Amino acid sequence: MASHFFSGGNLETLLQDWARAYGPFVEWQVPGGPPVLVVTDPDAIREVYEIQQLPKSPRYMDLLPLLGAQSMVLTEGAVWKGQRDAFNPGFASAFLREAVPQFVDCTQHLVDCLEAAADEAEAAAAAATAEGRPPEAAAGAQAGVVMMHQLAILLTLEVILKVGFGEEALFLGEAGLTHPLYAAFSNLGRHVTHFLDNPSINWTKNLPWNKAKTERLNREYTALIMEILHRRLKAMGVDAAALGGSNSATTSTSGTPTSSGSPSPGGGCPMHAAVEAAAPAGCPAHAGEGHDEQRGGSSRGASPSGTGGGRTILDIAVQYSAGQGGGTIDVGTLRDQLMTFFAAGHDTTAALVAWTVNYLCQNPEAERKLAEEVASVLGPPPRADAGGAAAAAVRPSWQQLNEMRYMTCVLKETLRLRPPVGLLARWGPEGSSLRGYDTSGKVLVVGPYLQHTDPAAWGPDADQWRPERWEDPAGAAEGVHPYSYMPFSRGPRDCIGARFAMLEAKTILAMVYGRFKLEYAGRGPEEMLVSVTVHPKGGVPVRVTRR
Ligand code: HEM
Repeated sequence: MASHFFSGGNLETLLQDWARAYGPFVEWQVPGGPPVLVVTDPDAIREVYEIQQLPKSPRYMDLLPLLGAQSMVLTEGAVWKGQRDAFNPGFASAFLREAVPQFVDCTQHLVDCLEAAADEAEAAAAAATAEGRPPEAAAGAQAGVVMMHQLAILLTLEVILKVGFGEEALFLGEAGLTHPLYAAFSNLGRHVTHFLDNPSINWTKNLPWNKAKTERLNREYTALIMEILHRRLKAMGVDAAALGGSNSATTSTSGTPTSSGSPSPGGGCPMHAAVEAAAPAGCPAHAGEGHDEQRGGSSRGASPSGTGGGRTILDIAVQYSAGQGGGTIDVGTLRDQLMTFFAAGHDTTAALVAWTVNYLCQNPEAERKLAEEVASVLGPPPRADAGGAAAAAVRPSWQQLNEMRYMTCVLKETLRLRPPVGLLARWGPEGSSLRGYDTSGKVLVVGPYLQHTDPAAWGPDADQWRPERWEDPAGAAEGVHPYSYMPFSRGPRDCIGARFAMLEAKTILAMVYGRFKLEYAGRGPEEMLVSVTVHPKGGVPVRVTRR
């Protein structure tokens, strides 16, 4: 097993090898931890998710400091159901349609960064020509190169803050990485994932100095989240005290969330949970440049109505609660969902965008097809006028994004081969069993990555990125078992943000590929870096030019 990791493998590929070698049920005794059952039979997975509805693995509790004790990722039973009911309307199409202008406003910040990079690339090429060198000589340098994954992380954070909570924060561009909220979140995330990613030292998280650090970082981060929450509630004219519950600027960093039927914390499952935290440090815009000076970020609350802000997911949940006679969600519950959406709502989508850009760089024909589709729906790329005035902004609408069918195929295919959440884990309560296997006290591991790369489901080209498989009505993709394709999981505890994520990714791709060409500028190929989510290890450096 160790040799697998030393030769560049990761847990996802190790389990993939085992499933192919040993079949759909693989038992594994992890040293020092509970036994693990890796399940790849789609019907058995359906049973786990829809019929038995097993609770989440105790290992998810490692994320508690980052998500909050009342996070809907962690709660179970009736408490979870109440939370999900309150927040579902904020993730439904009816609201997302209304939120498209906010997705577009944020994505314009990314477009501005890419414009600056394209200027830089053009200036370098012009200088090379003036010096009698071929323009391609500039290509060897870092001019016009941006780290796509990092930019996507910053953008998706902006989007969830704005659409989720009405907060306008500029993480991209000049404000960047020193924004207090970004810094507090990253510090806590790095600390928490350090233990999560290293099963052999996981137990050290409970040493007094590590616990004290977790509590301090949690306090700093939660205080900022509470400020956002109070700002928004005030803008809505809602009295926080009247909502009841914990009004505290801290959330418990240990213990069990309120639940019914939740497993007790503990155990040592080496699996990954559903959300990612820390973003790697680095310049938000330019690869290879040292922009490490301190820059203060800016942040302000948006108005609760009107084009400056519009309704938010938070508003809708509070209104839902009021409609139920009030009292279904208190301040502590709201605070922990804010923390949850902030964490779960960005890194997954950022990984999707970054992997998609990576695949498009490697597949020029698909990139051409995508750019043509964008141009056919939005019109040709806008140009700066002769006087040098900037090109007009392009603002895709809900309707136009829906028309981009090939783009949907591209995203689905990326989610197939690089599902941002590669492995999920459930817990078998005492007395439970599955297809003749005793599952009591075991962690059941289910892997979107394992399901999506199985040649038995996807055919001999299962390992190839081929968006066309989703286009062809007779193609393999349409006939597959639902549990052979589950990037957002399935069943009642599937991803609440699936539509949000797809809409966000489509907005980004439409605005980027409608205007720019991106050419891979790294050493490649991008390897999978498995933390809580599956990242492109090299960060997808791309050189930006205009179409
Ligand atoms: C490409 C982007 C995304 C992917 C691939 C993804 C994937 C997933 C998966 C696989 C789960 C199930 C986890 C498990 O059962 O262990 C999940 C749950 C969840 N996701 Fe996402 N997610 C994405 C984006 C988002 C966004 C944008 C949000 C919120 C803004 C979000 C919020 C959540 C929440 C709250 C849960 C827990 C739901 C529950 O237990 O009821 N996700 N996600």
